Amino acid sequence: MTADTITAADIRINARWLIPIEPYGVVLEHQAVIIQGTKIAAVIPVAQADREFRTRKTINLPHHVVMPGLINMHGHAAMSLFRGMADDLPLMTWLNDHIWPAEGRFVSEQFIADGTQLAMAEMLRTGTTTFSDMYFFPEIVAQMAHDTGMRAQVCFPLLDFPTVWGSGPDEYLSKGEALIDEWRGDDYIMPAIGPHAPYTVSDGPLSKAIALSEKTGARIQIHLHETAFEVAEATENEGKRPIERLAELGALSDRTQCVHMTQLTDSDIALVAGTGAHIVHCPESNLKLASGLCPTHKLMESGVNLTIGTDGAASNNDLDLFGETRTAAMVAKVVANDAAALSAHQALNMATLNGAKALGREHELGSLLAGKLADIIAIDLSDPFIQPVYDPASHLVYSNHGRAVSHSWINGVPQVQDGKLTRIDVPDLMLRVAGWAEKIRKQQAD
Ligand SMILES: CSC[C@H]1O[C@@H](n2cnc3c(O)ncnc32)[C@H](O)[C@@H]1O
Ligand SMILES: [Zn+2]
Repeated sequence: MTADTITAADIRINARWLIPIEPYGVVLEHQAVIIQGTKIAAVIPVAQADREFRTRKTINLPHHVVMPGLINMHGHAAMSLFRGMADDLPLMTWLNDHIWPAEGRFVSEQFIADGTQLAMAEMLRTGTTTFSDMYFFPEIVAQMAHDTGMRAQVCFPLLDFPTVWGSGPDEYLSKGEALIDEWRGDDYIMPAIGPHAPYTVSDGPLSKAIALSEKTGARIQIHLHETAFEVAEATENEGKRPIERLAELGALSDRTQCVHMTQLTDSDIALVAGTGAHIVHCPESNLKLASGLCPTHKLMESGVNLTIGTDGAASNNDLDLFGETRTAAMVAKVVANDAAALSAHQALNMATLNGAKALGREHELGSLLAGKLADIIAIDLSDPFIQPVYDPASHLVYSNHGRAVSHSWINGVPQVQDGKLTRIDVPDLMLRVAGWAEKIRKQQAD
């Protein structure tokens, strides 16, 4: 090998372990990830990297696992400002008596900016590089994520009734279409359509949402079959299950992401599988609101693409996607009555490549392959809580809880270095969060 065969690149990450996600189930040792610009140029053994690349910067991670950044497929970022405000309640009491009144009282453009930044800080610190959001003022969420350098699917809300963001479906849809136009083709921001749930969106607006998705290619994300009450009420009033209604309207396709799905018959599962719709499993929110649990083993057997999300911090109550993979793997075993259900590698796939598939970006995101975008995280396994190491994949899912994430890059840009955020001023953010907490506490007491 002569000097002129050496290639220049920007960053080299030397990893003790590497879980590329593709090929499935593989754990490699002593690998180098080479980043050039926004992309992964190579994933090769360290000795080969020594011979073939000269990089501007080398980061040695001798006790770390390196893997693709996590994709949190469902949440309401700014609800982080409501964390711990209304606990131990079932979904409809939580929403009707606590959350919706609080949203009416407090949600403003500044609330969204500060709450979204709080959520991004937590997600970045715990390994998420792409998140999906469904909340008010999506134009602010999109701008905040873009300015921070996080990837985000930003679903504009669609409901039958007025909210802080608009007077009703027509206004939501016209503002939403403008959002889709504004961000079309952006690398970071994926605008999408967020009909809230079958019980809050009637057929007319849903049909318009489907037409908008067909016209623009925007994804549709909807809370679906979250509780037994939702399904029973719809069946009694409409004579069909919500998923049947959505299928009849043409809402289910490979651009659709169904969130929760805790109440599923075998024919519901066959229906989803036949349309190519994706499922977002949010086990911690489902457990906390006592909604039920998604039958992940049956869905996987049917070939449905299963992704994972935290939901908002007001029902979880954190946005740690590693913690969510742990919960998903744990509860799957009980639901299936099978300790082999949802292995660590399957859980890691749900949190990475499967999310990329649901976003239609599996050719760019979700695994560490040369040519993909450089969304990469490192997890430090040297702490006592995660020692000794026999199988790093096991530790990431069963022992970790996100607190050991030490580094992350999005589009090749460092976002977390030695556990510290590079692009969010945390002390300043904490002052604004404290201001909101004081205001919310005071008005709640009045
Ligand atoms: C239309 S913006 C999103 C809307 O959804 C509410 N919300 C948060 N979590 C859930 C959930 O688990 N099921 C249903 N609705 C939920 C949130 O408070 C916003 O009002
Ligand atoms: Zn939700």
